[in-house]
Amino acid sequence: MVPTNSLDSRPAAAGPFDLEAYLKERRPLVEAALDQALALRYPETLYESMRYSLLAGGKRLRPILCLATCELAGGSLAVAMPTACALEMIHTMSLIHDDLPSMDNDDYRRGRLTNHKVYGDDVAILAGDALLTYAFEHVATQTHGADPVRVLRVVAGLGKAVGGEGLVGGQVVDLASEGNPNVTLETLNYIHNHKTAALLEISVTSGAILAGADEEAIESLRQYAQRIGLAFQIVDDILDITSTSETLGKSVGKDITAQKVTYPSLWGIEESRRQANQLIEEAKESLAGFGELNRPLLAIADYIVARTY
Ligand code: DMA
Ligand SMILES: C=C(C)CCOP(=O)(O)OP(=O)(O)O
Repeated sequence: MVPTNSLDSRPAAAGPFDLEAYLKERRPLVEAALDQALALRYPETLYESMRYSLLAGGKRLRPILCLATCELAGGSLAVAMPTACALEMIHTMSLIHDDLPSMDNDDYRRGRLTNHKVYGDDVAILAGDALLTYAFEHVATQTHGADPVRVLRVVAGLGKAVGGEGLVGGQVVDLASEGNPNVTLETLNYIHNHKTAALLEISVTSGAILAGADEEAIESLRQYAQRIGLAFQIVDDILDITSTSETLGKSVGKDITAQKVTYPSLWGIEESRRQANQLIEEAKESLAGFGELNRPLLAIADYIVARTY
């Protein structure tokens, strides 16, 4: 399997891949594009609130994955950047809404007060709405140099990943399962595949779609994304038990307080870690057909289980 516009004629890279240097280069690119994409304007309170959460830091994993797969398939960073920004806008919306008193009721996120603590519930809800809708506008109006059919496919994929068949569906089942000790592994998998893995899946596939990757390559990336997506949430649940609020920048111990069934509550921490590691190995196997170009994605997969925040 060879990605369209293959760059396989490049010399093979030597030595281990330096993910730290790669993230250090990519994060500021994303930060600058986000800052530029969302200028402060009237009504200032709304835009301040949107920018407060959007520019609050975070790992920027979703945009970085999108940029990586665009490059993997022979596309430029510029083609994928509007979609990369849109992914972060959508993710930020989900965090703002997830933290609301009627949802998880959290006071801290990304090391600072949550959006509603600063701007009030009303503005926080509206800032989430505006980030979500602007994300689609941004992709549709700012993506240049890609076949419009591909852009349309990305827009449709984003909609599916966020709506009732994706993130929102997962959040609803998650909230409904709070306090229910009989939640099954099947339901838990549904929750995590929808609330977390669906957005990671379109983060990974969208860059490749924009670059014109063939269907076989897109399918391999989809499998990679589903596996890292589930592993990501297992690790999130472990960190909620083992880490500190200073390190995570958000409150910890929430799952136990909310009496949520999680992978660690079902399997214990060690077994959950083992399952996450196994998913990561399987995710990496999905990339076998890409040759040396898969190095950033392999390193990001390892980072997902090794991360401390
Ligand atoms: C957050 O899930 C998921 C979305 C879609 C915002 P969570 O409540 O387990 O995560 P966190 O620990 O970051 O609140
Ligand atoms: C989907 C989940 C578990 C919410 C947190 O996502 P991240 O851990 O990617 O949050 P940031 O780094 O973007 O703040």
